[in-house]
Amino acid sequence: MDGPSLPLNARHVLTKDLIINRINMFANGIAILALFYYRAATLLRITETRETPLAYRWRPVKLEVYPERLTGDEKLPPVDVFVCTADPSKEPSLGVMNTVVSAMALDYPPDRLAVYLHDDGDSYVTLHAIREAWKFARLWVPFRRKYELKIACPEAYFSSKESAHEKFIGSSEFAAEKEIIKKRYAEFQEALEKNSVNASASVSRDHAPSIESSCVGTFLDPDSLLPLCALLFAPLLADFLSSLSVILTGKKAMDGPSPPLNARRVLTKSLIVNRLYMFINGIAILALFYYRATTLVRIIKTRESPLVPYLIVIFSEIVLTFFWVLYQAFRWRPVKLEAYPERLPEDEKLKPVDVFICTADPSKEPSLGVMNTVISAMALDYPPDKLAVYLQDDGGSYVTLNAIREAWKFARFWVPFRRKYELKIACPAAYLSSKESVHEKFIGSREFSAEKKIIEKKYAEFQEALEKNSVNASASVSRDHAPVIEVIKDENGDSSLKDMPLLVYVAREKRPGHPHHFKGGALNALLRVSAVITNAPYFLVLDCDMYCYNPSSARIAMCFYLDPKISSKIAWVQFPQKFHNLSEHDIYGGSLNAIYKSNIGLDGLRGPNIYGCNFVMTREAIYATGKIEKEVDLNQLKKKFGSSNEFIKSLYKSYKPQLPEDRKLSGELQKELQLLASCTYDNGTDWGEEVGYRYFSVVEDAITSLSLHCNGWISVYIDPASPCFLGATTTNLNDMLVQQTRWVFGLMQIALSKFNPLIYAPLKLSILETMCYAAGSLEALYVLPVYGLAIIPPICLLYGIPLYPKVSDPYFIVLAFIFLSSRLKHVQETISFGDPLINTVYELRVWMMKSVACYFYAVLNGILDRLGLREANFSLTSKVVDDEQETRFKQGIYDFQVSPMLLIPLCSLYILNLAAFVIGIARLFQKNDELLAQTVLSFFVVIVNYHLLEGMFLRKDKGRIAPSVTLLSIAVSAIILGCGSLLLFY
Ligand SMILES: O=c1ccn([C@@H]2O[C@H](COP(=O)(O)OP(=O)(O)O[C@H]3O[C@H](CO)[C@@H](O)[C@H](O)[C@H]3O)[C@@H](O)[C@H]2O)c(=O)[nH]1
Ligand SMILES: [Mn+2]
Repeated sequence: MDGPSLPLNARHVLTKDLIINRINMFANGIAILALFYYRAATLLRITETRETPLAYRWRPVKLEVYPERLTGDEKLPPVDVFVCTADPSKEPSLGVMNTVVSAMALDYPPDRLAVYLHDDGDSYVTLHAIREAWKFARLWVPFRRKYELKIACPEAYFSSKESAHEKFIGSSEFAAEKEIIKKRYAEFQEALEKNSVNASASVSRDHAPSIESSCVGTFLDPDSLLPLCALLFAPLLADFLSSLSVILTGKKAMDGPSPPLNARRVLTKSLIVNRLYMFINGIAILALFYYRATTLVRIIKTRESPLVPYLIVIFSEIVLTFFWVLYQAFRWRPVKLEAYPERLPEDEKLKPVDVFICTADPSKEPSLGVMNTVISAMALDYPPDKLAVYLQDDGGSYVTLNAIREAWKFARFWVPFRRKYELKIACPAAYLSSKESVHEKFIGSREFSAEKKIIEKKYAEFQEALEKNSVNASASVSRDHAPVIEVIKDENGDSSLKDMPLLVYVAREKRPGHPHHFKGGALNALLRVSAVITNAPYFLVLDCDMYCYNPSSARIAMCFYLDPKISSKIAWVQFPQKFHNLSEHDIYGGSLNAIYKSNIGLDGLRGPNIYGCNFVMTREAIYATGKIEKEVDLNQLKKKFGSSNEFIKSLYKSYKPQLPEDRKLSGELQKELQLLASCTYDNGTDWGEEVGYRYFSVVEDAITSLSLHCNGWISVYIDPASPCFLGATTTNLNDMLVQQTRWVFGLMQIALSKFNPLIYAPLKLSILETMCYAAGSLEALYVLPVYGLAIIPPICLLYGIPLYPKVSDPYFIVLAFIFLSSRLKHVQETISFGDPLINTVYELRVWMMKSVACYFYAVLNGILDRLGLREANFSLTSKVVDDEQETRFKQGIYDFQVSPMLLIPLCSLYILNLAAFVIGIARLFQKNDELLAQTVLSFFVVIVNYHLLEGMFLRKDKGRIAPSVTLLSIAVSAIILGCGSLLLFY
């Protein structure tokens, strides 16, 4: 045999050299260190003892001053302080303003001290900051003086240890005041931070001089104890004085840089995460389809497993991928908008706003809630002569009419009270059940508490009156009546109406057999009626269960409509629907957060859809004409807008509505209003098609926004920190499923018509916008893959037929990756939205329940509707609270008192997967790794929908799933299994 052959080379370590080298290194290294130690020590000594040049040492002198010996402030000459700044992005406002405020706080007679800030950046950021600084200085300067603080600069003072004059140490008054100032300082700091977004863009190198004295009012006030504080460009006194004289006469000095009313921020971090995710997940999905294609070819050739189940799974995956691709459009360009209502011009420059509120049935929509919505809208922070509130009562009910009269009486107290004390909550019910919420300056005011007592009493009386009035509410609803239009006002009519917004009750005509087009019809009637009464260019739409909370909504909307860059393009400014009755467990997805997460992407495109209510729209957009300036053929206009002359006149730019000061509707006007609110007015006109709310679908909001966006309008989504509107969301499963079925059915109506976004939109909208609309309107088609994957894989699992790659196959990793990365993306989005993590589970559940129950019926009804076999209806969402259901909701326990029609599909699919999972586990032990993916899939269904298991088998309370439903579901799942098994033969 071949023995071990001798090596062809060898390698010796030269040990002697090695030892010598290393010793040398070590010793020499230490010597070098010692040398550097010597150098450092010497250097230190030299610098310490360095000789200074002789000249400096010639005549050493030290000065001292004795300011306490100065006599009489009157004898002090004035001092001007000049502060220079150049660029708020390099010189942060907080520091600059501390300099300004500290100079104002100098211990010097305020009438002899003036502080000038010269801003070489001419930036509105600095301008705005100095205004904030002025506000803060009004507190700081007297405070520093009163307590003889030894630090003039607020920042330095707050970060130092106590520094009040000894005599105040331990004073409780001092401590209290200090607390307030500290809080104000924090607010000031926050305001500057917010204000400094985009600081670098605000710097201008090309601008006219601008001078503003921040204290004009106080400057004139002889009692003023504050120094003058001015921001100026031209440091010449003459210039300053001349501009000041302009300010004193009440005009603006010169056109300075006006700060923007809104800002738009691209969320770069999310954008990067989203696109990376799209890219990587996209590749993984392609890989999966490659696997599917090759496997399919093999199965067709070898017939090693049944073909039909395999085809169904592939089809489901294709549909899921189709939706996945569509949804990426929402993620493409996340943008967030902000508004700065505090920068709006004076009230005289604001345009009027009409508020439209719809209600339909006082037995399902209790008067107290509806009237709170009405009153809250009247209490908006908007000039009352530019605000009008219209309530449209589709029930034509005297209960509602009486209630609104009572509401007026209460609003007479509430509206001025809210305004006087600058309450931050517009809705009386919300305010009275909240903790104090009054502007700080009134905290502790006796007058305020006394007035509040009166309001509380008046509210209790109001509530009682409504209760009495609501007996027989359901009988009061009429579906056959003439139109009623009434301006609500004081009975004796002799007091001034100036400080109250206009309030109008409208009940459009209703006749059996006439299509009324639900809420869309109601809003169109309101558009027409209001056009000849107030004709505000903007209107705010509210549902009757959605009250105004933060009173600044109309102002916030104006931040966009008064922005000359975009105002002419915007059709609506949309606020989110937020809810006052959410529980910490959002088990029914009632917060709608799942929708709002995607809205962040819509602002990067053409803007959000209409969400039914809480938006401020322009008449110009919904009428689909601009304001008409020239003479237009009258017949043409009548064809489009109907026969009312007065309404046609309202379309002209020059039109001034003629409501007299006493708000009395003349006989003539009343006649015109009756015509406009009649149920035949729409006939043969463009109302409901090109004009006004579109009637085509029960989700009037979706079809109208599609149409307006396709007409070239854009929209804006704004979500201020303090919610503008709060409503009641569905708090039980039945209401949620019924509501969702209506929504998705409405979307299905759109998808099955010429308005299908994939056909209707491509030439009018960009690809991404089309994709968003398509994702919305086709949503019900999720039913296909959900049923496909909830039925086929578990059945195959029961029979031991693999449908997915086995664990050792590299494609298993691809599959696992797609599954995990999409779940992780969901988690990431939930976290960055600020929702609790558990919501990812709740949202998944809601999505699965919706897909199985609502989408199924929505598709079915959509097809029947298309074939003309079923009439669309609008099942009103109930706003009456059932206490027991409410308690369960608050505790996060599902309420399964749901129509069996909706429950049975859910339970049957659940049972099927449960059985498959149990068998799957057994098979995993005895067989191989081919079935792991299917077992995990069924496990996923079982674990995500654990609440169904509980409802069917573990719970005993009234909200559980009825045993009969469980039994029926078992039977149905057996049938599904039986039928499904037949597929295995093909
Ligand atoms: O024939 C009708 C039906 C409804 N409404 C009013 O429409 C509003 C919305 O009805 P609601 O029962 O509360 O339905 P929701 O499902 O809660 O409403 C959501 O979905 C609707 C579209 O289906 C949108 O219009 C809503 O703004 C949106 O909140 C309420 O003020 C109703 O009074 C009418 O005026 N006339
Ligand atoms: Mn509602």
